[in-house]
Amino acid sequence: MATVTLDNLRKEFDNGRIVAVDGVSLDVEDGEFVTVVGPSGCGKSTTLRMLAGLESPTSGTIEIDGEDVTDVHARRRDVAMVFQNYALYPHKTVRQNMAFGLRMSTDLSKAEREERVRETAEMMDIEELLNDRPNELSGGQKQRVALGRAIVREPNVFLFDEPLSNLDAKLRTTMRTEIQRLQNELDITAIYVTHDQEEAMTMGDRIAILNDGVLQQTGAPTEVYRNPRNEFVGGFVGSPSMNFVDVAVEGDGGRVALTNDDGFAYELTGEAARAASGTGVTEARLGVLPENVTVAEDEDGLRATVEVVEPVGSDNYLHLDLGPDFIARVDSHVEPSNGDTIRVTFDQRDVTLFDAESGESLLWEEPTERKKAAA
Ligand SMILES: Nc1ncnc2c1ncn2[C@@H]1O[C@H](COP(=O)(O)OP(=O)(O)OP(=O)(O)O)[C@@H](O)[C@H]1O
Repeated sequence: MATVTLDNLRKEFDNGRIVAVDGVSLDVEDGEFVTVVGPSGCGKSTTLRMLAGLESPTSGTIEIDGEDVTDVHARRRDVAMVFQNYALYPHKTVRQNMAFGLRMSTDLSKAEREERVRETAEMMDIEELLNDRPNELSGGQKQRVALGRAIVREPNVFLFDEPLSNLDAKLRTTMRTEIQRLQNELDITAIYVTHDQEEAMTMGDRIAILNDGVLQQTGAPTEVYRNPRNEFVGGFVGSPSMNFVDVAVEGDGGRVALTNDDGFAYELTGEAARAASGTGVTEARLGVLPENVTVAEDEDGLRATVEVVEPVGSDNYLHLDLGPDFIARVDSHVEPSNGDTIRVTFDQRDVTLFDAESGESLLWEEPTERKKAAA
């Protein structure tokens, strides 16, 4: 196990014309599983490659277990990386693929290496494949071997670069659980890069969201989902993600009206009104999570037309005309017809307001546990 600290990491390419990673700072605790997620090109792989020692930072530092490894050779970093394309040696057998890394990075005797390979193969359930070559294996088997090859070295830190993207949906789900089980069992610090927010949310103890090379927010998956720091995060995490409605903000400390020209009207009172009016903002984007929008029994609430009812098992997604892709996630027994006019409500405690210009949350507060931990 080891801690990992990235401090103000920056990576430029093409003489500074491309800034792939822009001032990323991240602390990963001993044994923690952190997922790094963001859209294509946001700098995930470059960050991970710098951590592995495959790319050197333009500026900033990387520490593993308190030791500055920014300029330490990849082989001396005690990290193991698992890649999307498996990166197995095609002419070596599974046994040789697994033993090779051991030979390069440890001083073990041949007998010790063989013993370790055997133990790891057993743990990964790939003993039967030890004499096969990569082209004789299925995608799932190749990924198990790639994992086994990383584990056999008993690294302090595991780095995963989209390791499951080439597998079909079912196998991906199985392998997610398998990776989590192994990480738990071996108690290894893990940093896992993916563009798939669902994978990031389900696998990570903590999730770090990158956009344009800049770290947007880190936190426990539910914390980030419920309390996004900015509009990008709100729109990126969750399936379906947060709903947004453009609104004008008007009022004083007592009552604040959020309205728009499409007939949307919502009123904040008390603490929420004070907080919203205190920002002085007149144009904002209201954010509310799909599961916090409920169908009202009476004539109170917002009038909305049901565009489509989308059944998803135990829930129905009601696509409403309140904003672009506005979804209410309701129990499957709530089943209006397409085209029906209904009333919906949501609690003002579940409302987030984002600055229309910057996209930053106007009401965001540091979660209490973290505040306590930092104190
Ligand atoms: N060797 C390189 N030379 C020039 N530009 C690069 C190089 N490597 C990465 N980039 C650029 O840096 C940016 C970040 O790339 P990176 O591969 O880290 O993103 P990513 O989030 O991993 O994307 P993806 O999910 O598509 O792999 C991109 O604009 C990419 O084109």
